[in-house]
Amino acid sequence: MPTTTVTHVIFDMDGLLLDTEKFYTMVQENILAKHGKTFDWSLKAKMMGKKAIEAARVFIQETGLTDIMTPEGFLIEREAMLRDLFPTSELMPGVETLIKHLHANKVPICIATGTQKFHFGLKTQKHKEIFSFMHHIVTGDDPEVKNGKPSPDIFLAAANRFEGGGSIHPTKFLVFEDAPSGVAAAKNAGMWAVMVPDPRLDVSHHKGADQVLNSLTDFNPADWGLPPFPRPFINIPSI
Ligand SMILES: O=P(O)(O)OC[C@@H](O)CO
Ligand SMILES: [Mg+2]
Repeated sequence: MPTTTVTHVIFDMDGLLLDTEKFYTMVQENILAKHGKTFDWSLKAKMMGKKAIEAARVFIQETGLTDIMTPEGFLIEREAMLRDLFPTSELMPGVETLIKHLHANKVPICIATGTQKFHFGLKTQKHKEIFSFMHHIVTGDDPEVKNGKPSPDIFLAAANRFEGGGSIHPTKFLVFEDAPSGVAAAKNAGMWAVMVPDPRLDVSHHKGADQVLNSLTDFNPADWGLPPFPRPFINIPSI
Protein backbone atom coordinates (compact mmCIF):
# COMPACT_ATOMS: atom_id res chain seq x y z
CA MET A 1 0.00 0.00 0.00
CA PRO A 2 1.54 3.35 -1.00
CA THR A 3 2.40 5.98 1.59
CA THR A 4 0.17 8.76 0.43
CA THR A 5 -2.18 11.36 1.81
CA VAL A 6 -5.72 11.56 0.52
CA THR A 7 -8.11 14.42 1.27
CA HIS A 8 -11.49 13.20 -0.04
CA VAL A 9 -13.33 9.88 0.28
CA ILE A 10 -15.82 8.35 -2.16
CA PHE A 11 -17.91 5.41 -0.92
CA ASP A 12 -19.55 2.75 -3.06
CA MET A 13 -22.83 1.69 -1.46
CA ASP A 14 -24.22 -1.79 -2.20
CA GLY A 15 -22.11 -4.41 -0.51
CA LEU A 16 -19.82 -1.76 0.96
CA LEU A 17 -21.96 0.57 3.09
CA LEU A 18 -25.15 -1.52 2.98
CA ASP A 19 -25.58 -5.27 3.26
CA THR A 20 -27.69 -5.41 0.10
CA GLU A 21 -25.76 -7.68 -2.30
CA LYS A 22 -27.33 -10.67 -0.52
CA PHE A 23 -30.76 -9.45 -1.72
CA TYR A 24 -29.61 -9.35 -5.35
CA THR A 25 -28.07 -12.81 -4.99
CA MET A 26 -31.18 -14.34 -3.40
CA VAL A 27 -33.57 -12.88 -5.99
CA GLN A 28 -31.35 -13.87 -8.90
CA GLU A 29 -31.06 -17.40 -7.51
CA ASN A 30 -34.89 -17.55 -7.31
CA ILE A 31 -35.31 -16.36 -10.90
CA LEU A 32 -32.76 -18.84 -12.26
CA ALA A 33 -34.19 -21.73 -10.20
CA LYS A 34 -37.50 -21.31 -12.07
CA HIS A 35 -35.55 -22.16 -15.24
CA GLY A 36 -33.60 -25.02 -13.69
CA LYS A 37 -30.42 -23.00 -13.53
CA THR A 38 -28.10 -22.01 -10.66
CA PHE A 39 -26.54 -18.66 -9.78
CA ASP A 40 -22.89 -18.68 -8.77
CA TRP A 41 -20.25 -16.23 -7.59
CA SER A 42 -18.40 -16.20 -10.91
CA LEU A 43 -21.53 -14.67 -12.49
CA LYS A 44 -22.10 -12.49 -9.42
CA ALA A 45 -18.55 -11.10 -9.80
CA LYS A 46 -19.38 -10.00 -13.35
CA MET A 47 -22.66 -8.30 -12.36
CA MET A 48 -22.03 -6.56 -9.04
CA GLY A 49 -21.41 -2.84 -9.10
CA LYS A 50 -22.75 -2.36 -12.58
CA LYS A 51 -25.72 -0.24 -13.62
CA ALA A 52 -28.92 -2.33 -13.52
CA ILE A 53 -29.37 -2.67 -17.32
CA GLU A 54 -25.68 -3.52 -17.81
CA ALA A 55 -25.82 -6.16 -15.06
CA ALA A 56 -29.05 -7.51 -16.59
CA ARG A 57 -27.43 -7.94 -19.99
CA VAL A 58 -24.61 -9.95 -18.38
CA PHE A 59 -27.13 -12.08 -16.48
CA ILE A 60 -29.22 -12.96 -19.57
CA GLN A 61 -26.14 -13.58 -21.74
CA GLU A 62 -24.22 -15.70 -19.23
CA THR A 63 -27.22 -17.85 -18.23
CA GLY A 64 -28.41 -18.53 -21.78
CA LEU A 65 -31.88 -17.08 -21.14
CA THR A 66 -31.79 -14.83 -24.21
CA ASP A 67 -34.70 -16.76 -25.79
CA ILE A 68 -36.73 -16.74 -22.57
CA MET A 69 -36.50 -13.19 -21.23
CA THR A 70 -35.07 -9.78 -22.14
CA PRO A 71 -32.77 -7.80 -19.82
CA GLU A 72 -35.62 -5.34 -19.30
CA GLY A 73 -38.02 -8.18 -18.44
CA PHE A 74 -35.49 -9.61 -15.99
CA LEU A 75 -35.20 -6.21 -14.26
CA ILE A 76 -39.00 -5.91 -13.91
CA GLU A 77 -39.19 -9.38 -12.35
CA ARG A 78 -36.15 -8.73 -10.13
CA GLU A 79 -37.35 -5.33 -8.96
CA ALA A 80 -40.75 -6.67 -7.89
CA MET A 81 -38.92 -9.03 -5.52
CA LEU A 82 -36.32 -6.49 -4.36
CA ARG A 83 -38.75 -3.68 -3.57
CA ASP A 84 -39.84 -5.17 -0.25
CA LEU A 85 -36.31 -6.17 0.72
CA PHE A 86 -34.51 -2.85 0.12
CA PRO A 87 -36.14 -0.94 3.04
CA THR A 88 -34.77 -3.58 5.44
CA SER A 89 -31.14 -2.90 4.41
CA GLU A 90 -28.64 -2.85 7.27
CA LEU A 91 -25.27 -1.07 7.50
CA MET A 92 -22.14 -3.17 6.99
CA PRO A 93 -19.82 -3.51 10.03
CA GLY A 94 -17.65 -0.47 10.72
CA VAL A 95 -19.65 1.92 8.50
CA GLU A 96 -21.22 4.06 11.20
CA THR A 97 -17.95 4.50 13.13
CA LEU A 98 -15.94 5.40 10.03
CA ILE A 99 -18.47 7.82 8.52
CA LYS A 100 -19.06 9.60 11.83
CA HIS A 101 -15.28 9.85 12.35
CA LEU A 102 -14.59 11.30 8.89
CA HIS A 103 -17.53 13.70 9.19
CA ALA A 104 -16.44 14.84 12.68
CA ASN A 105 -12.98 15.55 11.25
CA LYS A 106 -14.42 17.50 8.29
CA VAL A 107 -13.13 15.04 5.67
CA PRO A 108 -15.28 15.55 2.54
CA ILE A 109 -17.17 12.30 1.81
CA CYS A 110 -19.71 11.28 -0.82
CA ILE A 111 -21.35 8.24 -2.43
CA ALA A 112 -21.01 6.91 -5.99
CA THR A 113 -23.40 4.01 -6.48
CA GLY A 114 -24.56 2.07 -9.53
CA THR A 115 -28.00 1.80 -8.05
CA GLN A 116 -30.70 4.10 -9.37
CA LYS A 117 -31.99 7.08 -7.38
CA PHE A 118 -35.36 5.48 -6.53
CA HIS A 119 -33.73 2.37 -5.11
CA PHE A 120 -31.23 4.53 -3.21
CA GLY A 121 -34.16 6.05 -1.33
CA LEU A 122 -35.62 2.64 -0.47
CA LYS A 123 -32.29 1.22 0.71
CA THR A 124 -31.29 4.17 2.91
CA GLN A 125 -34.59 5.00 4.60
CA LYS A 126 -33.54 3.38 7.91
CA HIS A 127 -30.18 5.20 7.96
CA LYS A 128 -30.99 8.84 7.20
CA GLU A 129 -28.50 10.32 9.72
CA ILE A 130 -25.50 8.44 8.37
CA PHE A 131 -26.36 9.28 4.78
CA SER A 132 -26.97 12.92 5.71
CA PHE A 133 -23.21 13.25 6.36
CA MET A 134 -22.50 12.77 2.66
CA HIS A 135 -21.59 15.94 0.72
CA HIS A 136 -23.42 14.53 -2.32
CA ILE A 137 -24.74 11.31 -3.84
CA VAL A 138 -24.17 10.18 -7.46
CA THR A 139 -26.47 7.35 -8.61
CA GLY A 140 -26.22 5.07 -11.63
CA ASP A 141 -29.04 6.89 -13.45
CA ASP A 142 -27.33 10.30 -13.12
CA PRO A 143 -27.15 11.99 -16.57
CA GLU A 144 -23.37 12.48 -16.15
CA VAL A 145 -22.86 8.74 -15.74
CA LYS A 146 -22.85 7.71 -19.42
CA ASN A 147 -21.31 4.28 -18.71
CA GLY A 148 -21.45 2.30 -15.47
CA LYS A 149 -18.51 0.82 -13.53
CA PRO A 150 -15.77 -0.16 -14.61
CA SER A 151 -15.99 3.05 -16.62
CA PRO A 152 -14.56 5.92 -14.51
CA ASP A 153 -17.61 8.14 -15.23
CA ILE A 154 -19.31 7.86 -11.84
CA PHE A 155 -16.14 8.49 -9.79
CA LEU A 156 -15.10 11.44 -11.97
CA ALA A 157 -18.60 12.92 -11.60
CA ALA A 158 -18.47 12.33 -7.84
CA ALA A 159 -15.03 13.98 -7.56
CA ASN A 160 -16.14 17.05 -9.54
CA ARG A 161 -19.09 17.73 -7.22
CA PHE A 162 -16.95 18.45 -4.18
CA GLU A 163 -16.01 22.11 -3.53
CA GLY A 164 -13.13 22.74 -5.93
CA GLY A 165 -13.52 19.16 -7.12
CA GLY A 166 -12.49 19.84 -10.70
CA SER A 167 -9.03 21.02 -9.64
CA ILE A 168 -8.26 18.28 -7.12
CA HIS A 169 -5.80 15.67 -8.37
CA PRO A 170 -7.39 12.19 -8.65
CA THR A 171 -4.76 10.73 -6.31
CA LYS A 172 -6.26 12.83 -3.51
CA PHE A 173 -9.37 10.65 -3.65
CA LEU A 174 -9.77 7.37 -1.78
CA VAL A 175 -12.50 5.05 -3.08
CA PHE A 176 -14.03 2.25 -0.98
CA GLU A 177 -15.48 -0.59 -3.07
CA ASP A 178 -16.65 -4.20 -2.76
CA ALA A 179 -16.86 -5.06 -6.46
CA PRO A 180 -14.19 -5.79 -9.10
CA SER A 181 -15.99 -3.43 -11.51
CA GLY A 182 -15.88 -0.70 -8.87
CA VAL A 183 -12.19 -1.12 -8.13
CA ALA A 184 -11.48 -1.01 -11.87
CA ALA A 185 -13.58 2.16 -12.21
CA ALA A 186 -11.65 3.84 -9.38
CA LYS A 187 -8.30 2.91 -10.93
CA ASN A 188 -9.53 4.05 -14.36
CA ALA A 189 -10.31 7.39 -12.70
CA GLY A 190 -6.73 7.59 -11.36
CA MET A 191 -7.85 7.23 -7.73
CA TRP A 192 -6.81 4.96 -4.86
CA ALA A 193 -9.04 1.95 -4.16
CA VAL A 194 -9.60 0.14 -0.87
CA MET A 195 -11.51 -3.08 -1.56
CA VAL A 196 -13.68 -4.78 1.08
CA PRO A 197 -14.76 -7.88 -0.87
CA ASP A 198 -17.29 -10.52 0.12
CA PRO A 199 -15.25 -13.51 1.37
CA ARG A 200 -16.97 -15.67 -1.28
CA LEU A 201 -15.46 -13.58 -4.08
CA ASP A 202 -12.46 -15.35 -5.58
CA VAL A 203 -9.19 -13.61 -4.64
CA SER A 204 -8.33 -13.33 -8.34
CA HIS A 205 -10.87 -10.49 -8.39
CA HIS A 206 -8.94 -8.51 -5.76
CA LYS A 207 -6.26 -7.47 -8.25
CA GLY A 208 -6.01 -3.77 -8.91
CA ALA A 209 -7.05 -2.76 -5.40
CA ASP A 210 -4.45 -0.75 -3.48
CA GLN A 211 -5.56 -2.28 -0.19
CA VAL A 212 -7.86 -5.25 0.55
CA LEU A 213 -9.65 -5.51 3.90
CA ASN A 214 -11.88 -8.21 5.39
CA SER A 215 -14.05 -5.51 6.90
CA LEU A 216 -14.26 -1.73 7.25
CA THR A 217 -13.59 -2.34 10.95
CA ASP A 218 -10.01 -3.13 9.89
CA PHE A 219 -9.53 0.25 8.16
CA ASN A 220 -6.94 2.59 9.69
CA PRO A 221 -7.46 6.17 8.44
CA ALA A 222 -3.88 7.08 9.36
CA ASP A 223 -2.63 4.61 6.70
CA TRP A 224 -3.93 7.12 4.13
CA GLY A 225 -2.99 10.34 5.88
CA LEU A 226 -6.55 10.81 7.16
CA PRO A 227 -7.23 11.87 10.77
CA PRO A 228 -6.51 8.88 13.02
CA PHE A 229 -9.20 7.35 15.19
CA PRO A 230 -8.94 8.69 18.73
CA ARG A 231 -6.74 6.47 20.86
CA PRO A 232 -8.90 4.25 23.09
CA PHE A 233 -9.34 5.99 26.40
CA ILE A 234 -7.73 3.83 29.05
CA ASN A 235 -8.80 4.93 32.47
CA ILE A 236 -5.80 3.97 34.63
CA PRO A 237 -6.83 4.64 38.21
CA SER A 238 -4.27 6.86 39.99
CA ILE A 239 -2.25 4.88 42.49
O1 LIG B 1 -22.35 0.57 -7.12
P1 LIG B 1 -23.05 -0.17 -5.99
O2 LIG B 1 -23.49 0.72 -4.87
O3 LIG B 1 -22.26 -1.38 -5.48
O4 LIG B 1 -24.43 -0.71 -6.61
C1 LIG B 1 -24.46 -1.77 -7.46
C2 LIG B 1 -25.87 -2.34 -7.50
O5 LIG B 1 -26.48 -1.95 -8.66
C3 LIG B 1 -25.92 -3.83 -7.33
O6 LIG B 1 -24.74 -4.48 -7.68
MG1 LIG C 1 -20.85 -2.27 -4.36
